[in-house]
Amino acid sequence: MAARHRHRRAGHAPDRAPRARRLGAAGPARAGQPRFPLVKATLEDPSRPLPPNGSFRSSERWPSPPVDKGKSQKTTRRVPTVNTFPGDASLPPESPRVLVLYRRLIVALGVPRTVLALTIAVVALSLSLAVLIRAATGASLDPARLLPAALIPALIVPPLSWLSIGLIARLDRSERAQQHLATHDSLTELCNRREFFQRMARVHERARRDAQSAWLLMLDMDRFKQINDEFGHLAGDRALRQVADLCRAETRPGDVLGRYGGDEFALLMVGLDRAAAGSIAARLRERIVGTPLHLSDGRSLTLSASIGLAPLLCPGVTDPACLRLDKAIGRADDALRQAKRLGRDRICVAEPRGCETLAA
Ligand SMILES: Nc1nc2c(ncn2[C@@H]2O[C@H](COP(=O)(O)OP(=O)(O)OP(=O)(O)O)[C@@H](O)[C@H]2O)c(=O)[nH]1
Repeated sequence: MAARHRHRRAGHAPDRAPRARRLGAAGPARAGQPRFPLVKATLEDPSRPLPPNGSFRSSERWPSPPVDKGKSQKTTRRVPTVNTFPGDASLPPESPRVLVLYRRLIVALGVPRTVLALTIAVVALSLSLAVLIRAATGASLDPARLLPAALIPALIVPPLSWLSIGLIARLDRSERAQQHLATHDSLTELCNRREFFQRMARVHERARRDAQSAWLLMLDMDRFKQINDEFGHLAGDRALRQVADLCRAETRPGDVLGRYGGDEFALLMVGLDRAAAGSIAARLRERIVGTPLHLSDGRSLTLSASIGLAPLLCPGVTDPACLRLDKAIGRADDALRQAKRLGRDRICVAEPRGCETLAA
């Protein structure tokens, strides 16, 4: 089948990483890690956090080569452009040293953070009060002694409490950021595969308990390798982000959406019948085809995707194949392969007796 990508403007070099200024032939090759070029990336918005290793995220903000120093803004940092595949390890953001020490203290003491913070505040308050009382009883009416003693709690307690509460807040933020990195795909910001499975199991259990129906949608972009090969991996990354955003727009509260694999996405939809699941899939397919991908050099491409749909829980259906999560994934995947075999850019639905084409 002919490629679906249409050039609106021809004669441009592919939109790929080497267009940005390279700092060296290759980045430091650590054991077990692929060698990738170190690229100097100029971030348009320096206030945005630098993406963790394992992401091309900043790439869309690279200025067109040659790097225009006049136009580029402030922050220029070296970003190792490493693998973009979901499930690969991302480094957590670096914690400030004081936070690391605080964390070690908490772990060593083995007490909850709030208890530690309160203890610090109470100890500081008690010490200060003790000083105050001693001063007051020693020379009860001597303002020359009383005043400096009263200043001590005022100077010590608030900063210590502020420090300890501030550290707790920073620790919480840092933990949330690490949690996000561990559960989300850094390119598309969707749930990564592991998180998708965990959420899906929870939602499946709840839907089963509440006798709700559920449908599983698997989507795979068509001829995606060709986009990478012809237009570069940065264009491929953009395409993935665009399709992820379109999938996100079709997700209702309670649904679970994740990046299942390289160019594959999965959506678990709860509380809807076959007709509703089919119309969501049809709308998604149409929007993917109808939303051109604009490249930074002015060209645009038409994307398409194949979709497999499978029932997971249907009221009245007792077939175990329609109740078990792993079976439903297998059936949705079979329907997806069927859609590919039939020519791509279409939806196939897994029925108990095989697959049926819903829309193309
Ligand atoms: N740019 C980019 N490419 C990726 C990423 N993850 C996987 N890929 C590429 O995605 C391509 C997946 O291709 P396939 O799904 O096997 O095949 P396809 O070209 O889409 O063809 P069909 O699925 O048969 O239509 C491979 O070339 C991977 O290298 C990513 O995060 N970014």
